[in-house]
Amino acid sequence: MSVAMEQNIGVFDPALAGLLESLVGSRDAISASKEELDFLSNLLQSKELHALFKVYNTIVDRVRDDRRCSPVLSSSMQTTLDVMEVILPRISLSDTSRQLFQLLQNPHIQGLLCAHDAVAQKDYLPRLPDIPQEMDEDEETIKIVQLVKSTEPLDGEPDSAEPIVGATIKTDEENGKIIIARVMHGGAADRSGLINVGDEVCEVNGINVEGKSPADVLQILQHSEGTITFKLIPADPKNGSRESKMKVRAHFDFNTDVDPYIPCKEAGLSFAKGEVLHIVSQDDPYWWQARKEGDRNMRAGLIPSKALQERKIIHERLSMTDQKKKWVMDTVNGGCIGGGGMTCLPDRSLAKGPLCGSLAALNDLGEDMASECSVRTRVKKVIYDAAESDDYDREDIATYEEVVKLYPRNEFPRPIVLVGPPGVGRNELKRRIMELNPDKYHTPVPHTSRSPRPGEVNGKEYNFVSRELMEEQIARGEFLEFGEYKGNLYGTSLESVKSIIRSGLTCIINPHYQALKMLRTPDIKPYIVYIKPPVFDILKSTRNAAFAMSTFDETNSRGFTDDEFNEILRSSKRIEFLYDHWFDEVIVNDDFKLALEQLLEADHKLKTEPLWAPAAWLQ
Ligand SMILES: Nc1ncnc2c1ncn2[C@@H]1O[C@H](COP(=O)(O)OP(=O)(O)OP(=O)(O)O)[C@@H](O)[C@H]1O
Repeated sequence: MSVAMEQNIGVFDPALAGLLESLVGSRDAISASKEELDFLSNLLQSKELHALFKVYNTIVDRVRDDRRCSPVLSSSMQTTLDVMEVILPRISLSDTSRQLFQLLQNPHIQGLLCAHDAVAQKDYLPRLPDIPQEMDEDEETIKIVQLVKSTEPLDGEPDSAEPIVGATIKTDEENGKIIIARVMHGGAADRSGLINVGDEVCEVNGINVEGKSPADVLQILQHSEGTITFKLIPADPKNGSRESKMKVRAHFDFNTDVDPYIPCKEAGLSFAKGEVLHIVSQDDPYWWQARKEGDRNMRAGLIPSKALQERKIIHERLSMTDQKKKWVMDTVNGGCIGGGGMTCLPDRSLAKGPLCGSLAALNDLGEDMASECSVRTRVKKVIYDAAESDDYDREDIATYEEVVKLYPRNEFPRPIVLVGPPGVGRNELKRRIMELNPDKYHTPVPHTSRSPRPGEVNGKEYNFVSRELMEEQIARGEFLEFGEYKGNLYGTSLESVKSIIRSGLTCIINPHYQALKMLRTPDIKPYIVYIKPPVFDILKSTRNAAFAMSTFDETNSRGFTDDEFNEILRSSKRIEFLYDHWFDEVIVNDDFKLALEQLLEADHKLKTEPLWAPAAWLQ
């Protein structure tokens, strides 16, 4: 041992010291240059290397002591989310719950918990490539899998083994062998972890299946009792798939009993429009596997993939009878036949374009009712020249939309957007909810290019701007809705909505439904409430009983006519056809008091519960 090292006993690592000693002892026997040996000798004596070794040895010692280092929990983030879900309904009742919720919601705390989980799950270890398997080309591995036969009745498709073992089989087109076509997530085969897509079936219960058809194999399965033993040649393990975490909201109904294309009815999963589905596998381009969100049944079912559903819709549209085609076109175009081109929307709708929100504001502010109505009529051309092409908004055929749970953020409340057919009562609902809670709900102040009248204050009645500026802003797409009246522009800007959101107040607006596309963005995250009219008789009786004033009438001085009630209903069908996949809530406005209560409840839910929203909003 060198003199320096002897003086530093306790600092130097004994193993390194031993190495140095043997280097000194065998210097002459090593075929290396003097410089190299000196370098190594200096390195082995350096304090830094010894200090590093000390750190390393300390870590190794601690890691060895399992009791001290093993984590109590490796899913603390998930537990936190679960806790948040449990306490969420109580945060308005208890201050302690609210404080805890806010603490757990803090991004730094959540970041810390995620880091903890990553360490606990040893997620930081390098991912090493698989060790290459050196296999004899001629030697095939066989696996023998035993499953308990399900007691479910068997009336599946001839090529299906699904009701028995949670898998389907098919004949390999290339070599004619029987292979596993699909393994249903959560079924017996999947739970065993031993049967994979592509495995070749050699024997079932000792019977060689070579040359047999899927129907023959199914017969063997049908006649077997208790356990079923498969002899399988494993597929290439690289083909294995991992469970996806994607959740989607369905924009169409699917009924496995009547679907003509599903390969195995028993394996299908029926669902209704609006339901949230957890997609567990997208391996098959046509048939995904999914579970219903919140469904405790672990077994997944087949649903049409996005691509397949799109094809089905296109096919249905192409093969639609003339009668049906006419219905859809009538619905899309508002029932006005023969108008064609730019004027295919019905007159009433034309009279109520995207300006209606600002017109409502005019109304609220006591502007002369007659001139408000004439604004509506006059602005129709401007509005639809610009916006009509947006009306048929289903260029992307609505199939599924990826969704995530959005937690309420009190500092940025989501705005409430009331949509519905003109005349249904959106303005009245907005007015009443703001009257009840003036400190909570706000609606944007509209912009105008006209000069202020005596007594009008900029930013109160209107935001007064120059025509040039407003035209520029309109051209840049900064206005949600706009129109022209008596040579002046009026409109509601997107920024006015955003500034209410930033202020922590709840923004409530009732724009024309064509504004939805502009509003449904990650910046705004609107909560869309559809105000639906009741059936004709109830619509008529409730409005007449309340002496409701027709919004179709220029002077707003008479009740609704039967034609106008029918127009409200026709218009509602059109909006539902085009946009119902975007509605977060539907309120039927029959009894006004009840409709208002439902709106208040919806807002309470919005403020206190995590709700499904487009995943794109969080990306
Ligand atoms: N549930 C109801 N029962 C009776 N009357 C109602 C009901 N809802 C609304 N009304 C009345 O119907 C009339 C039209 O309502 P409102 O002006 O709110 O319609 P709107 O949807 O805002 O239409 P527009 O966009 O044309 O202004 C008003 O007189 C309103 O008081």
